[in-house]
This record gives sequence, structure tokens and C-alpha cells, in this order.
Amino acid sequence: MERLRRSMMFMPGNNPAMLQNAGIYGADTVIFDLEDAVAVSEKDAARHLVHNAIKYLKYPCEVAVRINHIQTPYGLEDLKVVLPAKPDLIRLPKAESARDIEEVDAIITEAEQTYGFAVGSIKMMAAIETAKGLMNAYQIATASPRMVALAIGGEDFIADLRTTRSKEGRELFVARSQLLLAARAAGVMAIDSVFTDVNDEEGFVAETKLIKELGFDGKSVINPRQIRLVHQIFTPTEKEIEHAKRILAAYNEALAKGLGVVAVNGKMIDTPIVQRAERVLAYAAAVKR
Ligand SMILES: CC(C)(COP(=O)(O)OP(=O)(O)OC[C@H]1O[C@@H](n2cnc3c(N)ncnc32)[C@H](O)[C@@H]1OP(=O)(O)O)[C@@H](O)C(=O)NCCC(=O)NCCSC(=O)C[C@@](O)(CC(=O)O)C(=O)O
Ligand SMILES: [Mg+2]
Repeated sequence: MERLRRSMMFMPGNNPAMLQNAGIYGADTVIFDLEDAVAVSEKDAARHLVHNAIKYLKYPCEVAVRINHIQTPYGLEDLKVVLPAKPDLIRLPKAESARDIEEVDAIITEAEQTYGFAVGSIKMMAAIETAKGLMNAYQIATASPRMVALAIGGEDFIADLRTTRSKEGRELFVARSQLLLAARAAGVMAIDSVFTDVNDEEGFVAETKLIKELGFDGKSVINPRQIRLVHQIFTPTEKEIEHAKRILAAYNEALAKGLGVVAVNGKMIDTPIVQRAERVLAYAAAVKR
């Protein structure tokens, strides 16, 4: 079972209190933002704060940095300052082509060699935030072996579509589905966008249930209150675990009798259903670790 990334929590890279406490809320990944949550006048201070936080504070989770796009005046400097601290993951926003990924990948490789880190140890993910990026999503996801995930940046994406955000996310439905297909074809994770109203618990839960049903592996979040809700939705329930165990037991019994197919509670069990049951159990075990 690959690493869990149910919750990836953003925080502005220029907020020392948030960086200091980032590890206490139980997010699977924390994302120190150098991009849109940080004003231009604060970019430099934020880079150094993020460098020091990664280097001197010990986080019990994956640590990611969202850099500015590599073709902005800030992206290269972001990498130069944060890479020596060895973040686990670099998140590239507004990715539009494989070239964007290759450029960042080459800079990371050079830094790994310079600082004596194993080459390939710093992972990458890309956020798709434009229609052009979505059209190239598979090429983006496969542009480097460092790539572990594609995310959708819904707020920018909706701006690019020239529409507005509906509560049900109708305008994002096709993009979410296409991004998921690209991620699955590339063998990387799919991470959903942020839900910006931190006081709308009902809306957040509804959206998280929807993206889990679509097949996403997790969600970007912006507030500690959203973490528990995502984890509850993504963690298999006792009922689901028991059902998965019954499926595997029945299937193994059928195999022992030389049968390839069997029924549990009147429903046919065959290989893909067994694979899904195995994934439920592997997921439940990964959550406990
Ligand atoms: C939303 C709000 C202002 C609400 O503040 P509130 O004050 O009402 O929060 P409270 O709940 O009262 O906080 C209770 C306690 O938790 C602490 N606490 C809160 N949030 C924390 C956190 N995130 N990390 C650590 N600690 C945290 C807080 O310091 C306090 O600590 P304490 O005082 O000790 O009790 C705040 O959460 C916040 O700033 N969020 C991060 C926003 C951000 O990073 N945006 C950029 C990324 S999105 C984007 O760019 C769009 C995107 O690109 C996305 C894509 O690509 O996917 C696209 O296009 O869609
Ligand atoms: Mg964005």
C-alpha cells in the first residue's frame, strides 16, 4: 500500500505560528505555501521561514512545499532556498506541460547531487488549474519518475473556465473525472481541490463524499477542522472491513474447491471484487500504522 494522502493541508509559508503547529493536527501531508497565499513582498521571508521549519522542526507527516510556477520570477528562487532543507515533496501549481515538470525535476536532481541526498528522494506533484493543463494531464503526470500525484486546483480552474463555483461542484465534474483518469493511467494519486468555506461542514462533507466516490485518493484542505472529516470519510468502516474479510474468505474457499466465482449475500464475487476487498483491508491496515 502506497503512502496515504487523504488530507494535504495548506498553510501560508509566511505564518510562523501555523508552521510551528503544522504537525499537531494529524494531516497526512502539510503543504507550506509560497505561491498564492503569500504576497509578493513576503515571498523572500516565507522561503527562509519554510527552509528553517523543515530543517529544524520535526514533523510527523509528509512535508510538501508549493513553489511558485517555475516560469514566474519566484519559482527558481523558491527551489534554491527550500531544497537544501530536503522537503519530502514539491508541489508545482498551474502545471500546463510536461516541460514544466522536466524543468523542476532537473533542478531538484542537481540539488540532490549537490547536497548529497539520494537522487529521486524528493518527490513531485503537480496541480492542474487550467484547461490547457488538463488537456496535458497524462503527459504531466508521466514527465518524471518523481511524480506521485496530480491535484486539481479548483479555484483557479473555475476562473480559467470563466464560470462560478456552485455548491455541488457541477462545473468541476468533468475536470475532476478527466484528472482522475489521467492520474490512474499514469499510476499516480489524484488529489481533490480545497473547499474554501471552513465553516460549512455539511458542504465540505458532501464534496468529500463525492470525490471519494469518483475515486480520488485525498483532498487538499485549508483548515485543521477539515482533516478529521476527510479521514472519517476515507477510512473504511468496521462494516466495510468485515464485508471485505467475508468476500476474501468466501473467494478463497471457492478457489479451494476449484471454483472461480462465488456469491456472498446473493452478490457475485469475482476477481475485481476480490481486488477491491484486498484494497479495503490494505487501506485499513495503512490507516492504523
Ligand atoms: C481559512 C483560514 C483563513 C481560516 O482561519 P481561521 O482563523 O478562521 O481558522 P480557525 O479554525 O479559527 O483556526 C484555529 C487554529 O488553527 C490554526 N490554523 C488554521 N488554519 C491552519 C492551517 N491551514 N494550517 C495550520 N494551522 C491552521 C489557527 O492558526 C488557529 O490556531 P490557534 O490560534 O493556535 O488556535 C485559515 O484556516 C488559513 O489561513 N488557511 C490556509 C489558507 C491557505 O493556505 N490558502 C492557500 C491554499 S488554497 C489555494 O491557493 C487555492 C488553490 O490553488 C488550491 C489548490 O491548488 O488545490 C486553487 O486554485 O484551488
Ligand atoms: Mg490555485
